[in-house]
Amino acid sequence: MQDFPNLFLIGPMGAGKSTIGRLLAAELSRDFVDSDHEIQDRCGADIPWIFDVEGEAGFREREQQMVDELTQRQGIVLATGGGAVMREVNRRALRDRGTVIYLYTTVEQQLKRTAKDRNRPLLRGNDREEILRTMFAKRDPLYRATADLIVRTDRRGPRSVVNEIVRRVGRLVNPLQCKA
Ligand SMILES: Nc1ncnc2c1ncn2[C@@H]1O[C@H](COP(=O)(O)OP(=O)(O)OP(=O)(O)O)[C@@H](O)[C@H]1O
Ligand SMILES: O=C(O)C1=C[C@@H](O)[C@@H](O)[C@H](O)C1
Ligand SMILES: [Mg+2]
Repeated sequence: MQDFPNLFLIGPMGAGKSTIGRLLAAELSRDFVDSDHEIQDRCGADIPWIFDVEGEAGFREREQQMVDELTQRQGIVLATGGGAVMREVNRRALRDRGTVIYLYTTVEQQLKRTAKDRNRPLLRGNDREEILRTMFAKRDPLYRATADLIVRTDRRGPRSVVNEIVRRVGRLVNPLQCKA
């Protein structure tokens, strides 16, 4: 797995970017970085608090700086925030600096996977399903346009997703699967 490029995970809230990113990095003996966690660590504040103090606009500025910085590292697995693809500059940085993997899931799965977690300020409204559907309609085309690979994460566990990613990225890097 020496030739693996940077792997950048994109996709909506609850797709499994953080969960799968950590497992994938361990599998490939790579460093794992999570943009949301990095922003929280540097601010000493959780994401809802950052949204409360600086608004979504403030968070997006921090996210843009973080994407620019982290995508310049080498040999990492990066979990991005669900909204990172909304800025063209982020999409370009991701595309230019690594292999981008869209972790696709359904709104039904997102609803289940985000039900108990209060760390997602954009899901504070009453109708979480409507919010997620509206986001999906806007963002799914952007995830698709940015990604080199699309991998489904609904109806299967994280380990199976990781195995598929390793196999498919291996083929991208070395299409004939020849030994070095
Ligand atoms: N393939 C999967 N099958 C079942 N549950 C999963 C799967 N992937 C992730 N989960 C669960 O879904 C929840 C959300 O996953 P995770 O935090 O990794 O999503 P995320 O894409 O990083 O979301 P966000 O954009 O909000 O950071 C977690 O509780 C995780 O254990
Ligand atoms: O989908 C989004 O816009 C977000 C997803 C999370 O990863 C965080 O980046 C934040 O809660 C915003
Ligand atoms: Mg995450």
